[in-house]
Amino acid sequence: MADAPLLEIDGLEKHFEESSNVFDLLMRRDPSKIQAVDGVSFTLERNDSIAVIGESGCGKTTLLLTLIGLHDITGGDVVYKGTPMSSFDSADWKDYRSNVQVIFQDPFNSLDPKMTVEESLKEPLEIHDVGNRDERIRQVLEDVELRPPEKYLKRKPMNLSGGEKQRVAIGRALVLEPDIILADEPVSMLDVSTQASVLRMLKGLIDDYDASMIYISHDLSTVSYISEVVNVMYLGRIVESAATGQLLDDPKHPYTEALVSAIPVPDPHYDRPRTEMSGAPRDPIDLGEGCRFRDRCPKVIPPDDLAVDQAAYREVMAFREALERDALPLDRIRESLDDPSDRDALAAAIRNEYFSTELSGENATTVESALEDIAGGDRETAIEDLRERFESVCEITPRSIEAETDWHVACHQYYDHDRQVTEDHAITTD
Ligand SMILES: Nc1ncnc2c1ncn2[C@@H]1O[C@H](COP(=O)(O)OP(=O)(O)OP(=O)(O)O)[C@@H](O)[C@H]1O
Repeated sequence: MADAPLLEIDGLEKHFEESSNVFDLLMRRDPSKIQAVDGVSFTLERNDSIAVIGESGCGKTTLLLTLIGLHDITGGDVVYKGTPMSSFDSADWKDYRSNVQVIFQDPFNSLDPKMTVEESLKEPLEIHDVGNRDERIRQVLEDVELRPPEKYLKRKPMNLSGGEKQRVAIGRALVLEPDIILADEPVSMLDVSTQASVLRMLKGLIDDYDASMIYISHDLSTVSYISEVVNVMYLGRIVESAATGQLLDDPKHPYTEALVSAIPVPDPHYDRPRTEMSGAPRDPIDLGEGCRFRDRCPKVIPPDDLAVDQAAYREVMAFREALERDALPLDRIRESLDDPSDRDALAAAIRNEYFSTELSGENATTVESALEDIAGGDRETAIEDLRERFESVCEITPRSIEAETDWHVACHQYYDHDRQVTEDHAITTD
């Protein structure tokens, strides 16, 4: 289709099934779902450079491998120039594979050590039956600033520096003049001194080749070199999406705020306030309803009528989260006790593990009673009582809100708690 976007990622989902263990089989339970990519949507137009940023394990690599067809899609679709991947025939796949190229993180593994630079660059041209190969190879070497090309043609990867290897890998991705480059942490293995120059070169080449790019990285500090738009990903979902400058200047989602505040500031006299995140992301297994950042979020929203300190409330939320997932390490805690049958000691040890702040009044009473229930083996009552007192609006999945054109954030801070639209913001569909 002539006016269809170049690439539409539409509610893309890649769930893995965790292989069943004996317990699952005995209980006839379905295997757990690893929700590596869970409803990701964005559109890439020609000449766009869009970044996907997030911590390790948020699903970036799975997203990339799904986009190149190495993982089957389990939900949603990827639509290339109007044709959904789910209906690609073999000619569509051939066209897609020549037009969507990847630059991987590790230039040491992405080049065949037995091939010369010339052979590495010639291979894609041969596979896709492109003519004028020698001329194309020389031009690409010039473009990736390996000059003069003759100096590099017969070299093997072992005779190239890390930066030179990555330039060859970039050349290999560009040699077919693709529409789209998917770059997975393309400079993270390079010396800091070469990172910026390789990134600037890559950005220039994307423009010269009239291509578009999806740039995947854990490092928000490099994106301003390379992408006009950033998608921030957390546990399989995009939590915020905005123009790069806007997102770095005025992050809205508490997770984005924490990532931005962790970017080193070059001025030793300026101490930027940091938004602290506690803990690490959980495994993306059977994640269920709600904002996935809520157990680490410094701004998790308490019920309207609850008087509680924010740090204490976050601890309660992290504790409830682990309890509801049946992830409290009770066996380990019990084993650490002098008398493993001592319920009071068990309740105290759980409290020590999960709570560093003091709760007071009815909040403290509810938590103490839940700890006693857990120590006595009554997990369900503990879950119910804690939920009744502490349940947060953040346990409802936040939809994406658009406040200004092309700025989306999935966070309840931008809604009324009863899910009404706040004054200035219009709710968009996911
Ligand atoms: N083939 C697979 N089978 C089962 N689980 C998988 C598979 N591949 C990835 N996962 C899980 O999916 C989640 C997302 O992994 P992924 O590698 O996509 O994250 P990432 O953001 O790229 O992390 P990193 O930067 O560390 O590579 C992780 O919990 C991972 O364990």
